Amino acid sequence: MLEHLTVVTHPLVQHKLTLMRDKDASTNSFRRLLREISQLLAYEITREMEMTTRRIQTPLCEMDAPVIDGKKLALISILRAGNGLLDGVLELIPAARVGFVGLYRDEATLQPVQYYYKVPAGLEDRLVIALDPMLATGNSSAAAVDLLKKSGARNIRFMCLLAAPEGVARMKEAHPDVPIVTAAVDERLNEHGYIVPGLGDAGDRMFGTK
Ligand SMILES: O=P(O)(O)OC[C@H]1O[C@H](OP(=O)(O)OP(=O)(O)O)[C@H](O)[C@@H]1O
Ligand SMILES: O=c1cc[nH]c(=O)[nH]1
Ligand SMILES: [Mg+2]
Repeated sequence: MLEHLTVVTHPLVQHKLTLMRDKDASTNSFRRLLREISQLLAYEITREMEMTTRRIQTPLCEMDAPVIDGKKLALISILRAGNGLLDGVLELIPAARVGFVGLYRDEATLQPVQYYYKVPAGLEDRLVIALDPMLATGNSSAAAVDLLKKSGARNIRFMCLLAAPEGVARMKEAHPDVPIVTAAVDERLNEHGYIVPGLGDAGDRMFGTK
């Protein structure tokens, strides 16, 4: 069983995260690093994925070999920044189903505003992994998980790159059944709700919008 919070302390993840935090990292390298880290986090978050076997023929003999059924996985990107995690995970598990929750955070109230929602059918029978690089106040992720539960999802995990203690606590209170996998938990939020030391606005850095 995954704990409520898993921090992936592997040196490869930590090194790449440091490169991303640097304010001088280019848009191109920010995006590439996020994609690389997403695959390392995916390794951790899918650790207990269900497996079956398939009868195959090796050059020497027949065997029942373990396989996963990618179709049983639903990857849900919380727009926009979630797409930075989606690409890498989808590359690892190309058969996964994909959904999108469009949310942006109102800068004054720090409350999420929903503008899009489209998820695969049959969420109740899938492992659902919600993706968003930033867990700050936790308002966006808690709202996204609310929506996924309303759509029937029962087995949900949340993958992020960086979390604030406040966001982890908010998720634990709102959704204690949703394990979080992250590369780091930073010190705190600042007065604008940004993670400190953090890496700034993930969406803007990824898409070059600021
Ligand atoms: O935990 P919270 O306090 O809710 O903050 C985290 C949210 O803020 C960012 O999205 P943003 O609103 O900047 O939208 P974007 O992905 O379009 O940039 C981030 O990607 C999360 O969705
Ligand atoms: O630090 C933060 C907080 C919310 N969203 C971001 O992109 N960065
Ligand atoms: Mg943003």
